[in-house]
Amino acid sequence: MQNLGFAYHPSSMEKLIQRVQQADSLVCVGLDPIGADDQVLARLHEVIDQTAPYVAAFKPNLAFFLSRPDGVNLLRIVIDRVPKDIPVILDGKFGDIANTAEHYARFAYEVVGADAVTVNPYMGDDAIVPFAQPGKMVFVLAKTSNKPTHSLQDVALTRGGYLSDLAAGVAKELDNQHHNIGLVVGATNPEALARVRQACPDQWFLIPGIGAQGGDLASTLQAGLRPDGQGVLINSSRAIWQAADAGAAARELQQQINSYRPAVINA
Ligand SMILES: O=c1ccn([C@@H]2O[C@H](COP(=O)(O)O)[C@@H](O)[C@H]2O)c(=O)[nH]1
Repeated sequence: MQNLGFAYHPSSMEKLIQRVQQADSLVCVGLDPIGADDQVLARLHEVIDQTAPYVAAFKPNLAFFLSRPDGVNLLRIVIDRVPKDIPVILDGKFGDIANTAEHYARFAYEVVGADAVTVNPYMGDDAIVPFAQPGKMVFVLAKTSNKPTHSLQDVALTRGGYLSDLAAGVAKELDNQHHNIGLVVGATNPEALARVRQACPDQWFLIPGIGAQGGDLASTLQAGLRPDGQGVLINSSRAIWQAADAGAAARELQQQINSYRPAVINA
């Protein structure tokens, strides 16, 4: 390891890359717990334990925890259950002025123990930088999977492209400086995904929107995979949570994704 003269922090990016290779997986299991408060912890443990062998990462969505009594404690317990070699991405879609963002970052990394977060770039790069700490990773919302009637992300720029391309540009610029910035790009618009991939050829994309939201896995991988067959985390939340056998559902998704990887690499 290169001695850079300061404390070295293995980054969450390295943890992610190691995990992707070790598990041969690009699956991100979303933890969006629904159901009765007194049963939800048991189901969360079951989903984590059953799916862990097949996943590259877990993604608890903060809203599903905050909406429960003692939700922060529940989130802490759940993150603690995840094997230590599997990165946890806290999907909080944070994004406030820098000194407030520092508190969100402390919450995500110190209070509940996440490795990575999702951040909304609308307020600018100073809302993102507090999360880009050594050893951590940030996924910046670029082109999200929802299809709103009035989409700011789809506003066309006079210089060409869309506002979502600007968000991707911010994420790329920040990654040049911090080396731990990925992007959130939805699976529901493969054309936009391909465009963002072209603009950001090297970065990791967290991709929600397959399954319940209708995104197509094949075209998502075609558009988003890097030539090395990596660079994407395909998220599935409801489809795994609701499966009778969560482990089998995660394994099937892993196999489906992997079946496309060589084809895309050799294309
Ligand atoms: O663009 C985005 C960003 C985040 N999400 C989140 O991902 C999961 C998707 O859940 P599914 O049940 O697999 O549809 C959920 O937590 C969303 O808040 C997203 O869907 N799109």
